Amino acid sequence: MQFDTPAPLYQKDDAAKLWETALGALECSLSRPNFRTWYSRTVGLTWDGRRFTVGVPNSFVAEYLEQNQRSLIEKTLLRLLNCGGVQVIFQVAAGGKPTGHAPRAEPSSIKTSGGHFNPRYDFETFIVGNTNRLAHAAALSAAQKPGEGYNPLFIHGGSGLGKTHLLQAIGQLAERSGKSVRYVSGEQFTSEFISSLKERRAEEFRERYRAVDLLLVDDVQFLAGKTQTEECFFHTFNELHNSCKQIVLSADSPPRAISQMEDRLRSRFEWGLTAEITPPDEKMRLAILKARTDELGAEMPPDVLEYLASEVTRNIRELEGNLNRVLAYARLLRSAVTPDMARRALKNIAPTASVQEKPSEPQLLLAAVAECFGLAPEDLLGRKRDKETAMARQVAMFVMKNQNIWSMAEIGKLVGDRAAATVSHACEKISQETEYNPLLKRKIIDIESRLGKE
Ligand SMILES: Nc1ncnc2c1ncn2[C@@H]1O[C@H](COP(=O)(O)OP(=O)(O)OP(=O)(O)O)[C@@H](O)[C@H]1O
Repeated sequence: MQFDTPAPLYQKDDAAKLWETALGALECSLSRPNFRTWYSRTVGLTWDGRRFTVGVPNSFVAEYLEQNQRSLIEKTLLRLLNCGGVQVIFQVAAGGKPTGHAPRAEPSSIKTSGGHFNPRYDFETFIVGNTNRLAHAAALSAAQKPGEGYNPLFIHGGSGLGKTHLLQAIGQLAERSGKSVRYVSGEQFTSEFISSLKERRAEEFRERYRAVDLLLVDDVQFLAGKTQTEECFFHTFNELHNSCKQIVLSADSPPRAISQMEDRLRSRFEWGLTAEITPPDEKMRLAILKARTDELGAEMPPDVLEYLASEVTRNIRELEGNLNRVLAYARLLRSAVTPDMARRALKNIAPTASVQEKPSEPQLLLAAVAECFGLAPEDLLGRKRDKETAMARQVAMFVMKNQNIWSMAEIGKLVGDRAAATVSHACEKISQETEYNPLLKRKIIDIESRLGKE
C-alpha cells in the first residue's frame, strides 16, 4: 500500500511565522516570568527543512535556551512541522537580523539599545484606540522630538496592554533618525549596576547611561526598594533631565502607587506627563486581532475574531496567544477555522493552562527543587547541613511561600518539621540572594515554571 507524503505545513521561508506560532504554544507550557525572560525578544530567522535558527538578543539568552529549553523547543517545532526531525540553532541577532558574532553581554556603544528591539514593536503595528490614545500620542512626540515635550513620559497600565510595545516603538523610531537610545528593563538596569560595582566598572556604566539622547526604562517599578540602585537611577535621571535628554518610563502602576519607591524618585516621575493605558474595548480588541491575523498572512472569519475578542478582555498578550493557538490548531489539523473549532482549539491546545492553575502538591514541589539541585527529596526533609542541601531546602521553603497556599508554620512542617522562624529566615535570605545571584534566580524561575506558577 502506498501512502501520500503529507505536504509540508510550512515552507522554508516561513521561519518568522512559524516561530510566532511556536511561541504561542511555548507560552502555554511555561510560566509567564520564564516565558517573558527568555523568549520575549526572540525571532524565527531561517528554516532550511532541517535546521531552524532562532534569533536571540544576546549570548546570555542563547546559552540559557541552549542548555535548558532546546528539547522543549524542538518538540514544539516538530509538532508544527510536518517533517522527520528538526535541529534548533540559537544565533545572536540584532533587530531580528543575525550579527554573525556574539557581542559582549553589555554593549558599551551608546548607539545601541541595551536590549535589542523586537522589530514588531513599532508605531505601524500599534493599534490606537480610546484606551491608549494619550499614551500613543505622547510616545510619538517623545520619539520625534526627544526632550522637547513632556519629560519624563511615564506610561503605566496593567500587564499585556502595550507598554513595552510603545517604549520599543519610541526607541526604534528615534534610532532611525540617528538618536542614541538606551532601552532597558528595570531588572536589567539593576543587574548592570550591580555588575558594574562588582567589576569596578562604575564609570563605564555611568557613561553608558548618561551619553544617550533617550533613556527608556521598562518596568521601572522593579527598582523600588533597592536603595543603591534607586540612588544611582536618581543621579542618572537628574543628569539626563538637566541636559534635556528624553526619559520614558513604564510601570504597572502610577508613580505614587509604586510602593517602596523613594519619594524623590516618585515625585520626579510625575514631573512630565503620566499616561495610563487601560484594557482595550471590544472594537480595539477586534482591530488588534484583525491586524495580527493579516500580519501573519492568515485567514480568520469575522465570527471567530468576535469569539476570540469576547474570550479575553483585559490582556492583549493573552488575546494574541489565543489567536496563535487557534492558528496552530488549524494548521495541524488542516481544518477550516470556525467558532466551534476555535473553542476546541483553546480547550485542547492549552490543557496545561488548567493544570497550571492548580496548586502544586508539596511532594511535587519538593521533588522539583531536589531535582534542580541534584538531590533526593528526602535530603530536603532530613538533617544534612552541607551548603548545597541547606540552600536547596531554603529554596524549597521560598518557592512554597510564593505559592501563597501554606502558612510559615505549615511550610515548616512540610519541610522536615522545622520551626516557622526557620522558614521565615530562609525566605528572607533567598529573596535577598536572588537580587545578586542570577544563577539562583534562574533556578527558581525554572522550578516555578515546572510547577506552572504564574
Ligand atoms: N495597541 C496595540 N496594538 C497592537 N498590539 C498591541 C497593542 N498593545 C499591546 N499589543 C501587543 O500585546 C502584546 C503585549 O504587549 P506588551 O508586552 O507591550 O505589554 P506590557 O504592557 O509591556 O505588558 P507587561 O506589563 O506584562 O510587560 C505584544 O505582543 C504587543 O505587540
